[in-house]
Amino acid sequence: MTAPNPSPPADLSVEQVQQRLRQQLSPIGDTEHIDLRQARDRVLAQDVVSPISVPPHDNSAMDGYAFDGACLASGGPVALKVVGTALAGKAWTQALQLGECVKIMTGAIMPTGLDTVVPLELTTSGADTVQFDASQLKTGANRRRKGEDLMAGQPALRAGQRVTPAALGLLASLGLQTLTVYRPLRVAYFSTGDEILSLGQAPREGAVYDSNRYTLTGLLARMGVEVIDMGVVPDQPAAMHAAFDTATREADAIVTSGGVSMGDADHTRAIMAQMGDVNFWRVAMRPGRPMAFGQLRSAADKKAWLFGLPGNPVAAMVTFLIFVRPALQRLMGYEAPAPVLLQARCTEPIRKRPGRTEYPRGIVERDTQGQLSVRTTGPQGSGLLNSMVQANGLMVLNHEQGDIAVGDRVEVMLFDGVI
Ligand SMILES: Nc1nc2c(c(=O)[nH]1)N[C@H]1C(S)=C(S)[C@@H](COP(=O)(O)OP(=O)(O)OC[C@H]3O[C@@H](n4cnc5c(N)ncnc54)[C@H](O)[C@@H]3O)O[C@H]1N2
Ligand code: MOO
Repeated sequence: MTAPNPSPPADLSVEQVQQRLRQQLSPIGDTEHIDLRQARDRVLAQDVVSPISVPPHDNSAMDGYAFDGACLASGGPVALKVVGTALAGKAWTQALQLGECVKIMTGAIMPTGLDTVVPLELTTSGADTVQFDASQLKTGANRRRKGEDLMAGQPALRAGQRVTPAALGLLASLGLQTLTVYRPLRVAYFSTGDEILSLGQAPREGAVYDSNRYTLTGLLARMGVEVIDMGVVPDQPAAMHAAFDTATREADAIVTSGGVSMGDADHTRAIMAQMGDVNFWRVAMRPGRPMAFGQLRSAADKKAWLFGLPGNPVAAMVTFLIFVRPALQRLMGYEAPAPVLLQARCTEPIRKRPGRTEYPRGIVERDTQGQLSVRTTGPQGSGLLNSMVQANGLMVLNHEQGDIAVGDRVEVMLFDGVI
């Protein structure tokens, strides 16, 4: 008697998986009020409305002389009497007569009634006069307006934005010392597999060192999440159960590698399924076909999202980038902009089967004509980490795409500091 081996469920497309993740996940919601100095890379949990106008006054954009732009009407030579100096932080407050001007420094408040600044280098000076040619200027030149950057009461930043260095500067310019952000996301990671060696262990036949621990915790740390690194957990039901229970109690999300395909030693699948509501997906993509996603429940009824990534090192990284990173960003409350894909000319033929999305690792360069070109990093097996190390981006060969010929345009997603 023979019986057919179990057939796996149909493959989902990359877009279907992305859509399911978006539907199921929402921000963790817990917030905290923190000092601006601790806020870099955190995610704003509230809109920020500008309490003041920036700049707070009309001020000079140049070192020079401030005067009433009406003097430019002649269009020819202008001579003005210099009656005083306005410094940044020390305004000139006295009234001026027709034909008078004030020497002014960059950032100094524009004296009342004056609207134009002639830069020092366009002038010649007498004892207490200054001359310049009116044709070189227009009324209002070199004056920065009050509220030009932000008016009091205007929205400055939105909830869901990340506090970048530019945003930190903007918040500081508004005089804000504290802000409300989402608390850091806690993500537990462990590798599974009896053949996985930790660093420091002696090599043995059939065993490989745990590289996924380093690639995945590295990617997680770069996202600004709090990583709970749980190392390697062997393929033994009791150990797996204990590890998942600890991770579920301590973390908002769990990322694992290995044990999600159909192998005999894949206890991970059974334990994942036992401990919660977990789906095993086969995704129409290469690398990275098998993946688990769902929610686990600890003995104490605490819940955590689970992302079970394939063990093959490149598959683990690519599935992280395509699915897990955006999913965690969503949990963090971060409304991340969609990645900007570049178009580049492929300099080599690539075999591509329609019906799945493929992500060859690419080297993107500007050629001698200034055009972007891309080539693969060589052999593309999903165990070849070297293909990731050499690359500066992933080609994105979409679901329907067939073979690529030399010169065809392909889309590329640059790593851009993510990896
Ligand atoms: N009958 C089928 N077999 C396989 C399928 C399938 O659809 N049907 N899918 C293949 C694909 S694609 C992948 S990817 C792998 C994923 O399998 P698992 O997630 O169960 O991973 P393992 O079997 O545990 O390991 C696969 C491979 O990766 C190495 N590995 C695992 N963990 C690490 C680590 N932490 N650091 C470095 N290397 C690691 C492991 O030694 C194996 O070589 O399944 C295919 N099979
Ligand atoms: O996910 Mo697997 O590594 O594509 O071969």
